Amino acid sequence: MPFCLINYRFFVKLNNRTLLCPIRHARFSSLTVQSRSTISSEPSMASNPVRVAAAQMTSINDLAANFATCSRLVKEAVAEGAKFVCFPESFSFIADKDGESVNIAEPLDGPIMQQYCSLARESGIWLSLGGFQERGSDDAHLRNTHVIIDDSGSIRSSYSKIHLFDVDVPGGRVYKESSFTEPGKDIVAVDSPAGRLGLSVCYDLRFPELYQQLRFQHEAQILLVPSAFTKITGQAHWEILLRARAIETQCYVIAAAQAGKHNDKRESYGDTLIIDPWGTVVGRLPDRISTGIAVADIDFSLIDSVRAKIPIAKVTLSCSILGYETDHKLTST
Ligand SMILES: O=C(O)CNC(=O)[C@H](CS)NC(=O)CCC(=O)C(=O)O
Repeated sequence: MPFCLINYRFFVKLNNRTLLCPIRHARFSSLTVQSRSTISSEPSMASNPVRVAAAQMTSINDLAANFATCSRLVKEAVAEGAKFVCFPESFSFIADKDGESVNIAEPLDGPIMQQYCSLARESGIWLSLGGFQERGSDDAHLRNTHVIIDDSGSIRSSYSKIHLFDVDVPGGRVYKESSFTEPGKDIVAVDSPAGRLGLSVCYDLRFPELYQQLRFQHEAQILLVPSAFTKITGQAHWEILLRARAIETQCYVIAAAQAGKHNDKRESYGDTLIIDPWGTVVGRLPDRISTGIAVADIDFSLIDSVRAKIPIAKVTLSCSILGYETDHKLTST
């Protein structure tokens, strides 16, 4: 007798969410579960469009050179009228040799991140810094941390990559990110002038449950996916996965990408994308342009209209009433 097993792992009852939610908000709870009303200066409910930029770059194992590139791209974004600029995973450093990343890892209040805080303050712009090598709990480990800095240079929020890239890429290298990286434990969303941001990093993109939580429990309007995708997997999956996340969550998706050859062993797939909640690509920097920015306007009325016209949030609620938070077996004879 054939049967189909459907596992709705992350659908939780909305009136009972914290009990059933598998990943809690412990570490950054004061930042992540803050309600909008407690941040008085946030214009995230504003109806006027807000311009955002996403940067593409080829980071190398030189902190100063990468900072110079980021500074230049921030200037370009400011000149375009952007209020928020997003950088890819490993913006500040991409190692040449094993162990280099752990050696340069620093705490979030260390000198590297301070430089980027000053850049945000001096430029008067919010920054998403995806995939910073944050010092871990011992000398052998780091955290792959996505940091949000506001236009006064203060760190507003941070999220450490939950899903680590332990993958044998078909026709490519074997990666074992968990050998030097501690996984994050918390799902993080935070308000910004560009709307409510849901944070993630790179390989997280392949785990749609995270984005379902960001949308339906954390009320994200924009999903950030800073990345350093491999050339092989990026060509096959990058745009499709990103557009799927935008459509199924009805959020904007901003995906800043590393591009090009970082060293003899490592090449990333570029194609930085900004995608609207309908799934349309509204900003793109193709793979062949290794360094630059893509720009788009966040239209809050489009988020509202897509959500009103295709009311999937209501369906999620009725699924939860129907008990889809547990495994279901559909049997046929
Ligand atoms: O190690 C660093 O310096 C920065 N980290 C990365 O580049 C990470 C882990 S190795 N890469 C990915 O997650 C690629 C995911 C990907 O390509 C896919 O999901 O297909």
